[in-house]
Amino acid sequence: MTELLLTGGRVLRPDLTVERADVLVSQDSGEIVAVDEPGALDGDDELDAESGLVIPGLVNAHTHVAMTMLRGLADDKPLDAWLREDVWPVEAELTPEDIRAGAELGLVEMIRSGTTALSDMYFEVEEIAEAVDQAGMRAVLGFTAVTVGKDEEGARADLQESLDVAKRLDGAADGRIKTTFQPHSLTTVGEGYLREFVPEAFDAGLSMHFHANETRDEVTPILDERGVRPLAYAEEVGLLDGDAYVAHGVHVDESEIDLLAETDTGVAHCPASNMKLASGMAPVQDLLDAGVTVGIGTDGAASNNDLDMFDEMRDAAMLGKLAADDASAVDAGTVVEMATANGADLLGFDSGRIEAGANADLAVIDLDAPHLTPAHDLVSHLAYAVRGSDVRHTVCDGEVLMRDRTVEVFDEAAVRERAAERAAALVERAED
Ligand SMILES: N[C@@H](CCSC[C@H]1O[C@@H](n2cnc3c(=O)[nH]cnc32)[C@H](O)[C@@H]1O)C(=O)O
Ligand SMILES: [Zn+2]
Repeated sequence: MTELLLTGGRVLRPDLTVERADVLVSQDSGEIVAVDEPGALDGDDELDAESGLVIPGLVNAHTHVAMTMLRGLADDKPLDAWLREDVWPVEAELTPEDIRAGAELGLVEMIRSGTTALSDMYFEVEEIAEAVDQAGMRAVLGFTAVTVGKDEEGARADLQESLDVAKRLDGAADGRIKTTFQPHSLTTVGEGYLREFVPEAFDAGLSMHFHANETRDEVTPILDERGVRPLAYAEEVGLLDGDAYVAHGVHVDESEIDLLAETDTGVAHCPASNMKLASGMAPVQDLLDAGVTVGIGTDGAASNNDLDMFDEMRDAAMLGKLAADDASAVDAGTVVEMATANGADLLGFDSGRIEAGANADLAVIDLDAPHLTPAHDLVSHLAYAVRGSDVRHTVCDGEVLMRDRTVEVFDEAAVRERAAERAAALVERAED
């Protein structure tokens, strides 16, 4: 099988117009070969896009995919208490096998809701990489270093591991996996460690990804201690020197928005997590107006509680309007771009647009549904009305990951069962 034809549907083009067209993709190169009028192209195999809309596969710009294991375990708390009292004690009990099971579960959930690429922060990254390889998806992975509560040796080992993993796994899964150097956040990694290891990561040419300005409690201590805003501090220690994107960026002032724009530092906006943990409202329209590249992420399943990027687009649009006090802010087309082209840009993949030469990362939405009728504006539907369960097929790198809602790359029932069993045992261990 070398060429696959998505036929009979409508196609979302990079300028956000929709036209009736067929899409031909190469399974050898993993790229889109051509987009042409219905019937003009031939393939060796076909995917039926009749009464469907072909869109770029969605890009989840910030998640902790294995945290599906903690879904619904601890809700209704603010970030700091949630991490320290609930999440970290349970995460301390996670085995590599648990992380593999949680990652597979999360990837199946993503495939079923049209996501083809993710940016992940976690540990036991080899397990996550193997799951991504099997899933046939694209990912930016990394080992997240935390130094609070660790002695000097443990702290240094964490940062060294983050460097080593980023070097080791870059280019894995035939280039579908890239990596980032990942200090967890500006308050959970000590200054001395940042000053030592960040330049090393920069010299090694690594991209960087970290949590920043997520809650007010992360801003105040830095301001009090150093007299500068967190992102000014991040710049001082070299975190904005190279190719970097931060998760959240909720509590950023004008000077920090300018700094992000000047240093070409992107933001992975996580609206559901920000609402659920009551972290605050990111000034997304201001960031976009300043020229900052903003993608959308679900964050982990324990603070969302699902990995459905359609939900996330809707949340981003709604919260962006509230934050700007302006119903025209963060409009439908903008969130669709954030979840596709912008996300791909942050992750460094040539995906997120349906055009010859781009990566063949696609999803087909079934439009035959009451909640998608009538079809005045399909971009509006993508932002406000489509659900993950409306995805009929998912394709990444030219390969079919889900056909007619059957996941082809995993035994879905086995993945669910294994994750449920391991999650139950995990909680029992954590309670002992
Ligand atoms: N827990 C490990 C390494 C951290 S992995 C990345 C961490 O980010 C945590 N995390 C998940 N969501 C958020 C968030 O919104 N903000 C900050 N951290 C988060 C997640 O639970 C996980 O512990 C250690 O202490 O050595
Ligand atoms: Zn996070």
